[in-house]
Amino acid sequence: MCGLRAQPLDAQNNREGRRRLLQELGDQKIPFLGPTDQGYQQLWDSSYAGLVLRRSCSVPVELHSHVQAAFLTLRKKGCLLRDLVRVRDRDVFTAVSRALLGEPGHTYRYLDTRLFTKPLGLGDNEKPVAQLKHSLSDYHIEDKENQEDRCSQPSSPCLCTGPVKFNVTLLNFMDPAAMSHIKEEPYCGMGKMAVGWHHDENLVTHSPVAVYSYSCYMAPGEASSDPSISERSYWRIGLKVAWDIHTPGLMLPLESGDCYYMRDDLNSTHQHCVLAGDTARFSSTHRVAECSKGTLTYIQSRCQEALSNLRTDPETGSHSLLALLPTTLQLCEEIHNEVEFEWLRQYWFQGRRYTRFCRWWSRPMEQLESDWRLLETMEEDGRAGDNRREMAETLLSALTDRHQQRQTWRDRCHSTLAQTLPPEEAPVDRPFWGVDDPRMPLPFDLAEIISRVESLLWRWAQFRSCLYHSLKATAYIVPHPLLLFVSSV
Ligand SMILES: O=C(O)CCC(=O)C(=O)O
Ligand SMILES: [Fe+2]
Repeated sequence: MCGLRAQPLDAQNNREGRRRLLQELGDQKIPFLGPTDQGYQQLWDSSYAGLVLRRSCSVPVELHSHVQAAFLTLRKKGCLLRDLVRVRDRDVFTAVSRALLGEPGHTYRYLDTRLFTKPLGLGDNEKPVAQLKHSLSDYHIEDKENQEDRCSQPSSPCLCTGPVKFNVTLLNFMDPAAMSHIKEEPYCGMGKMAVGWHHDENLVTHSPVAVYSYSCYMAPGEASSDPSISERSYWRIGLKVAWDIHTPGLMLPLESGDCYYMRDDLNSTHQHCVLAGDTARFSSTHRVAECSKGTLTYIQSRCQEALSNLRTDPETGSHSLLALLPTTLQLCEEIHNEVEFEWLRQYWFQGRRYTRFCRWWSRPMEQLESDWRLLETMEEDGRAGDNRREMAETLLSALTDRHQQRQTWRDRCHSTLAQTLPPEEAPVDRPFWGVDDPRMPLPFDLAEIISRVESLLWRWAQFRSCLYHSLKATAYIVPHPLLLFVSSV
């Protein structure tokens, strides 16, 4: 099969690339094969080898019932909500409702949205999901013979690598009957899409994703015995090779209780989508999130790093930087922006929904906000020091970035879509403060400060060049202290 070469993951939003592919495709569709088509297994083996199916009958019956009951309870308690995510600079609601469970203090970032975990294994509803995660971690790749025996028990865990350490579980739910509109799958004509074509983001490179699928109102395996049910009434997974319109896509129907894995580099070389069946459906997707910048411990230690440069005057209580180096200032500014935009605003944008079913994050968020407030107060004296021009430049770039990001979050919080949410779920533009707030030395709106720093830098540049020319004109040859000062500005 002659395909265009797979592009790196970050090309997935490459508009130009997409446009060109669509143009090449014209009115045609990319072909795809399902289980009843000839050549299905060969296609799977040759182009989708990282996809592994584990039938529902290989999962213990009690586990099915506990997990399924837990899903229903989580939904009844209102834990599953549609995310207001960002796709190509626009806000959209996900069609599926979601909840993130996982290691305490972990987060998962997708489509510019940071989800915060509800700790797994603490509450009664999370325990079965933890058991499921455990069961899915111990898997091995069935050989050919086993694959033909559809209900073979999985044997011992893969000894070469040991069990997988999934750290987050993203639960999905959708009831097609409750949706007013469901998009059609555009490239292959596979049917209605619950989740559009994508690569899973924010994963450890080549780590597997394990998915458990539960179609409601069908006992595990039940649907298969009814021949009148057409393939399209099943929930299905669509897969295709990324940036390739020649290799046929693959369509995998799932019975309730089935699990599938995306292994090796399947997620990065291929895209997948979820095609809606007739029933409501839950899926529980277990992942190894790349968390080097995504845990509470990480961001807390970043704040400590910045705050260790802060000196508090014991008499006045005012704050200043200990080391007046441009690199120190830059570090503090970066951390300031990181905690504000990657944590506080991400958290509050999702409204008060977290507190409804999980108080775990309330305290840490208060603490992060008070660290952030200290960083706000640090700015006052940040402009003193020897290397003022460099300091001003560093400050200018951090402030400009902060200003733009604050505007974006403001707009997102006040968008028409955001207004449709009930008060408890509606985005909160936090932190926010008025111009006359005595605790906040810097204003929320940084436009004026930015223009002041800009004009300062401009005047320095003018001054320096004037002085240089006038000094040259008066034929100063030996370095003059003033000249030294100016060149350091
Ligand atoms: O529901 C599924 O089977 C997969 C969902 C999915 O692709 C996702 O959540 O990223
Ligand atoms: Fe996915």
